Amino acid sequence: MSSEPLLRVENLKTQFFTDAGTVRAVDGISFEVYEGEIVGLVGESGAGKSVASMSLLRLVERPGEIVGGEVTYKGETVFGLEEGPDGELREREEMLSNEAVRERIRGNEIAVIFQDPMESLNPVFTVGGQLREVIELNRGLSKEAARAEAIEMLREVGIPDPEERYEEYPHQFSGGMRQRVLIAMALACEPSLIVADEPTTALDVTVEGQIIDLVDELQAKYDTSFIWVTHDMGVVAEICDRVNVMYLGEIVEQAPVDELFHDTKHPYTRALLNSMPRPDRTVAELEPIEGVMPEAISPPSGCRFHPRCPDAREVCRRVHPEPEEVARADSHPHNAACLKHDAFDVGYDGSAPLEGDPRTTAGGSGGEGGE
Ligand SMILES: Nc1ncnc2c1ncn2[C@@H]1O[C@H](COP(=O)(O)OP(=O)(O)OP(=O)(O)O)[C@@H](O)[C@H]1O
Ligand code: NI
Repeated sequence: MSSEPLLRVENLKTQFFTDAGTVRAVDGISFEVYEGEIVGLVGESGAGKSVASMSLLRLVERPGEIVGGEVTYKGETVFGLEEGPDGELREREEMLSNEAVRERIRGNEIAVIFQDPMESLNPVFTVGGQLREVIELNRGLSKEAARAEAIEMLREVGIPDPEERYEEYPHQFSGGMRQRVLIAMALACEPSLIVADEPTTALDVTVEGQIIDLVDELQAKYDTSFIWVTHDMGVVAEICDRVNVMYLGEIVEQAPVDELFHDTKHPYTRALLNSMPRPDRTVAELEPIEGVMPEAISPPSGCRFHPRCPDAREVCRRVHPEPEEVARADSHPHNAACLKHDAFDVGYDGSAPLEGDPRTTAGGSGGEGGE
């Protein structure tokens, strides 16, 4: 793994200024994507996964705005603020212009795949024609060469009879087939990074599995990096190399995928894993996560997860944890934002358990040991 990441996100903040107040949708997240990796962004609905992915390409629209942080792609500043002479925040001089982001970055360098292919495909043009146009524009091929390439791409993503299907319209394709077409379109420009926002969520489980296998195969062949947005830990296990777990606009845990599953460091990640269906567990054994995620307009004090956390203590209500390195795995840090770890040293062990939690108030054995 090379030392310089392809994409570096530092302390990114995106807010929506609404009548009801300021929604802190993305509230200071940092992560990296290295060449050839599939990096997961996982969390419940409303965690800020989509807003985070849109922010990377500066696609956030009013009333939303990126209000802080830095996004660097191949060493270029996609977004960056600095303090001006009077202490006001202003865009860095070296920040790419809107045109540069639109022309050079989106599509060519970083492609996006969304959940609903119908939104990205034009219903009045043939599937093949749309794919051909993307190839023509981005690769400077003649119409004929681009057509041949489009048919080849359709074949590659598993569309049967690609010559015939080339002439068909989006509504003649099934959901899974349309998603394959979008993958073909994303790959057609040979981008270094593909941002995929829940691309398999609307599909049934079998088709989802096929698409994930396809992406795995193509990723290995083209060495494309992915940011894979999902709420599904099962999908994360299947496809991701490293994972960022988001809760209420923040990243609460960050680790290589095996490490995240086998040495979980954040109670929210543990809760997500416990709520995940597994072949060795009946539905009755699933543990839904306690409570609902609070509003991003007025997040809880201290650790934002504390009202739902089985390990919460009094200190968690007061101290807000930023992710800290609590372990290392495969030369990557394993970061967690949970005060129970020694790295925080804020008196968690001596702090009183928060009341109302069955595990800490009733019949605690006191011998739980370690974390
Ligand atoms: N246009 C908008 N105006 C106001 N608030 C918004 C807007 N778009 C998103 N938000 C808020 O930003 C927060 C993060 O939303 P986001 O869509 O990123 O969540 P998500 O993790 O992608 O969830 P899901 O799994 O449902 O897609 C939420 O509180 C949401 O209500
Ligand atoms: Ni989303």
